[in-house]
Amino acid sequence: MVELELRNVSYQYEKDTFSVQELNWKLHRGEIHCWLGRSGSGKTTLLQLAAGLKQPTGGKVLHQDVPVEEPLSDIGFVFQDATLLQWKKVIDNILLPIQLKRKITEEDIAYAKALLEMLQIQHLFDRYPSTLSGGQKSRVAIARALVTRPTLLFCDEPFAALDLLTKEELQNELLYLNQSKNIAMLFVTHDVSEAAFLADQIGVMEKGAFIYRQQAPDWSNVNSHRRDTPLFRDYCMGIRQSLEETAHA
Ligand SMILES: Nc1ncnc2c1ncn2[C@@H]1O[C@H](COP(=O)(O)OP(=O)(O)OP(=O)(O)O)[C@@H](O)[C@H]1O
Repeated sequence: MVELELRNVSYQYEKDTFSVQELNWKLHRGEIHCWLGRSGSGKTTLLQLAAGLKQPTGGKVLHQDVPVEEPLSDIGFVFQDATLLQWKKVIDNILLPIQLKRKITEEDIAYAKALLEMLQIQHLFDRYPSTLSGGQKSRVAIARALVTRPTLLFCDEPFAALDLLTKEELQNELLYLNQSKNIAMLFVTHDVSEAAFLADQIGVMEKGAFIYRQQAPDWSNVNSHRRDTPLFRDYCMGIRQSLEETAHA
């Protein structure tokens, strides 16, 4: 099933030379797709178009075959800045997207706690954000994005500010969540190895267009230690070369 489709999508900022021209992309249920590109190549603009936060000037975006005409509400978002409410405890931050829509049930609380457990921060449920590390805040932001059980998650450089090991742990956890809950993810990053590790498909952008698309290799035999394999290093090298060939936007 196609979760999200960009069909001949075009976009132009007013009085700006930057534009997206008749771009096509298909994300299937449960897949992770990563978009890379130099700063200013158009990744965030495209993510905003995909989420219905901007309306294309040409073509259309379809979510589960339905044209997107306003911001999608049944999806999750994770940004680089966790944007947690400082005066609310972790558990209340996680439950916020539900609280904004309706009364919270016992089942919601149990699910939020299950997510905390999957992200290995169950012991932090009654702490305040100011007492958390950057990695812990990112975990809370992921749990908050997933608490409404979306089938689609948008991530805009969510781990950019984290140290390498924390980043890799979170990538492992995101992959586990993707596989166990069959959630499709559109993930924007500057990090080649992050994209190579997570993505089923990669797109490299330059000036609002995809100049390189690559399907991931078959990781089924090397899944648990994929980062240590020559296949992974070669794959990263190919992506990096395609990025090096792009011009500064
Ligand atoms: N509100 C706006 N008005 C006019 N131009 C904009 C606006 N927002 C972004 N742009 C321009 O659109 C282009 C693409 O920006 P965008 O933020 O999508 O790139 P990006 O690849 O996400 O960059 P980064 O990696 O730095 O976040 C840039 O040239 C930028 O200057």
